[in-house]
Amino acid sequence: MAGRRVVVFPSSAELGPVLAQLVKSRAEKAIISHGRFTLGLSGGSLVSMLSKELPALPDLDCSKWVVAFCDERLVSFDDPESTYGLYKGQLFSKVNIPDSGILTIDSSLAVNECAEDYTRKLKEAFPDGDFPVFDLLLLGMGPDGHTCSLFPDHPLLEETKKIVAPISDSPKPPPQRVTMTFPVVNSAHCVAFVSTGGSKAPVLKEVLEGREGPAFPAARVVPTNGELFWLVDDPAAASLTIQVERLGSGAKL
Ligand SMILES: O=C(O)[C@H](O)[C@@H](O)[C@H](O)[C@H](O)COP(=O)(O)O
Repeated sequence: MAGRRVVVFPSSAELGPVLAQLVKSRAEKAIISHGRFTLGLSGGSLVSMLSKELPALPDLDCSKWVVAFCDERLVSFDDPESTYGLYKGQLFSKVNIPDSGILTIDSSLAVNECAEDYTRKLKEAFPDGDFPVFDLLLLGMGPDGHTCSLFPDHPLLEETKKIVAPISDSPKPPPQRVTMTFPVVNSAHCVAFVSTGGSKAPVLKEVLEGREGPAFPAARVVPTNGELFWLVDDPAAASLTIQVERLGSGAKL
């Protein structure tokens, strides 16, 4: 790993603009280095944060972006639970990501076929290597320590071969989902978690400061050669005793 940075902001209002700058700077770097920017999105509070902050950036050019979903709920796109549906309504309508650069699941398929179809789309977009190497993955973490749709104590945590896995017993509804696997997550050039609010404080402490026994899924995110950011707010960081960086809204990562 290129090093973990735990960065604490006074609130999500300060965190949001810094996250947007991180996305922009990694996009510019990737486009200079290999002609496109590959980004993996997650649901949760990231949807509204990115939808507010990215379109507000001056001169944001997304014409060379390729966007995929770190996990997705198997519901139709017009269902309020659809992560793609939320981004479509709130973000994709405001920025110039080409339609051909947005890799979505086929929500009409059964969950196993849906995972196979999404795997095929990712392989087409990333023809080299065993696993896609994203320039940036944006992740959230649930209060149980899950990330993507990788839940505590689930057999999927041990998956080593698949790029995308189906899950039909998600403890958090909706039960049917598809998710990127740890080999994909840990192959990325850069992974950034965003975790805010006091409900995250106990689990954040466990994930960042360790505990005996099996690790929380979020603690298994350790990019092999990439950067790892934990962008959190003061309430989420309230129980941490490790050294953290404290930044405000104008900071650049
Ligand atoms: O698929 C889901 O059920 C959610 O997307 C979920 O995984 C979410 O990303 C985390 O619970 C973090 O949520 P917050 O961003 O709201 O903290």
